[in-house]
Amino acid sequence: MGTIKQSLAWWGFARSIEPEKLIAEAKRIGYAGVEMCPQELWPKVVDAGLRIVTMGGHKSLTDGLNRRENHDRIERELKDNIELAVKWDIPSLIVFSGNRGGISDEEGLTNTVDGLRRVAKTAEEAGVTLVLELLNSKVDHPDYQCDHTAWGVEVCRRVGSPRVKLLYDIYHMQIMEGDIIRTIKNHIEHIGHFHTAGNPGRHEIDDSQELYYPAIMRAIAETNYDGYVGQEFTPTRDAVASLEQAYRICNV
Ligand SMILES: O=C(O)C(=O)CO
Repeated sequence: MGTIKQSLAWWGFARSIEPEKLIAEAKRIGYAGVEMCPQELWPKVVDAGLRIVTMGGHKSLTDGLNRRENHDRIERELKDNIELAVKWDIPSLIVFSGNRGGISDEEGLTNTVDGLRRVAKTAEEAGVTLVLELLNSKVDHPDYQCDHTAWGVEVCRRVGSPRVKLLYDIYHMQIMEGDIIRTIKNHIEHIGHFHTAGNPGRHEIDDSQELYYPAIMRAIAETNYDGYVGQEFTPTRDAVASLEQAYRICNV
């Protein structure tokens, strides 16, 4: 067993594997948990000895924390989901900036910080981390505001809570920035979760794509990061074989 705890994002694999088989295979391969899986399956996940590693913290990816008019709603949703997370031992809730929609990066930053400050204390008391997801706005999520590490890091700095961090998605940040290992090392204190995928294409993380995951995983391990790395890609081949291969590649 390597030093990095691995999970898998449900949506990428559940389209080609039955839920019970996916849970059983994840456990057999060595995954520690699953992410964003439908709530009705949580008992089966936990019974199999896997952890539910992340869930969505609020609605929605495009209409998120960067708009003040969303803050009452998001605060309610986050507080409800923090309770659920405590009950089910879920370490992280994913949160989103939302799309720019004409909001400047400075205004979006101030709004996102203020929105997160409303729930940071509740998250701290619960021991649940809110992870603000970095996504690419170039290919998959046009106009999404939290599309650069520096912007996300500034949100975390200004909120100033150990329970507000970034979800550094390696695939998305390769598209926007590259320079993955240096960025991770420089900002690891603000990173609470990782996602993977091959680029281009968002498929397997093997040598069919441009990122060299063993080196990235070693760099993460060297920081003494103790969170999870979640495989979040859509397989082009047999899904179980791809999950097994991805686990091996990241098992440094
Ligand atoms: O594109 C992603 O990574 C997302 O999490 C959106 O669902």
